[in-house]
Amino acid sequence: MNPSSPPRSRQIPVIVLAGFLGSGKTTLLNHLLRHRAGTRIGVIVNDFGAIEIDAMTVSGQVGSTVSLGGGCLCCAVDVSELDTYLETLTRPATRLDVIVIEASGLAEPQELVRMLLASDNPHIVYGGLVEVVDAAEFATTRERHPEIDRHLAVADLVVLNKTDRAGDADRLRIREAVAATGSAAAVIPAAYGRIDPELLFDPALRPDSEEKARQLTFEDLYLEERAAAGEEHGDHLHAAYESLDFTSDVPMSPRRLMEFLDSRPEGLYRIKGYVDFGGGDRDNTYALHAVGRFLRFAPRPWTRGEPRLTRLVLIGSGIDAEALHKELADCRETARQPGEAVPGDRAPADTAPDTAQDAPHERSMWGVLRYVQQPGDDA
Ligand SMILES: Nc1nc2c(ncn2[C@@H]2O[C@H](COP(=O)(O)OP(=O)(O)OP(=O)(O)O)[C@@H](O)[C@H]2O)c(=O)[nH]1
Repeated sequence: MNPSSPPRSRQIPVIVLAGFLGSGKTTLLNHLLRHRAGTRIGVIVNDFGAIEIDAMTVSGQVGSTVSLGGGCLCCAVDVSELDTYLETLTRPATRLDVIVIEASGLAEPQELVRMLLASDNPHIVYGGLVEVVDAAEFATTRERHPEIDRHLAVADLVVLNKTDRAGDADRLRIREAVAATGSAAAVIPAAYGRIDPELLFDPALRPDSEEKARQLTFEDLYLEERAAAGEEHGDHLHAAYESLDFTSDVPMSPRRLMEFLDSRPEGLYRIKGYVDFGGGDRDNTYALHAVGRFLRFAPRPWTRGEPRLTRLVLIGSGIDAEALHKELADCRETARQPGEAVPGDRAPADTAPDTAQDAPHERSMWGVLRYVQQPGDDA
């Protein structure tokens, strides 16, 4: 296995995309489909109407499932059929990396979230709730639909869309309203749903051979076309964000890492990667996925010979990358001393700490285990 590519989790994250009528959910979804950098996305919508299916090279349609170019799949379903469609989308042959469910404009997103958390489909894991808000119409929407406060309170990430039509005062008001709901969700401003897809899911990591054999997708053509026209290029999406990489061959202290995660700064929208908790759990590596305030760990057994590393990518805006890097370095187990690897190093594997340290580690894993989703867990 290529040591530079982290192993893929077996469970497919399912993200719920909610927002009131006309807030820009479909626009955002189309944006994700266009800028997905090889990621295979399954989409569940109420109807195909607004998805740019025509442009995505439909390669097949079976019932209400449409295959899109580049391996994406799209289903139009009634919520009552959700389980059936999730089952279809999670069959091994689909090889999807992420599933996005667009909640219809009127649906209560909490219901969907509850269904996902209660689902006994072992191939999925709830990936967070994204609430799209129309920044220009926020006050009016809230008057008509006071339940928006409830949605904001449970959201993990709020996309403040249509900022091209809203002034600074509007934006401030919405941020205050979000905070007043008691929500700790990260608020990301956007125009036409153009957020960095990496805020929601990881770019696909595929064997090189597969990547080379890959056919030219609609997305490639689209990007070429836009680049030729001198328009937006995918890279520009990253301009508004800063990111930092952290790698360590020294195991992380569960207690310290949880302290770091519990107090993560507001502008830190996304954290993803894999954590080695050393003696806390020698058998498993923990995939970490955080979107806004949402946090989840997914343990997976180490494979034979796999380097025992922690690798994290943090994405945010207005973050102090250097300070965060140092904070993460301070979360490493201190049992190890001289020759302590500098984060970023790729050092040899198997760096388990002293056995004497195991008991306290195991106890402190409780903080981590709170964020491991078990099938059938409820909201
Ligand atoms: N000015 C402006 N218009 C936007 C923006 N995002 C979306 N729109 C427009 O707003 C309208 C509604 O966008 P959709 O993406 O269809 O909204 P939706 O939330 O999917 O709507 P429903 O499916 O009806 O719930 C469309 O005409 C979009 O082109 C934006 O950031 N700025």
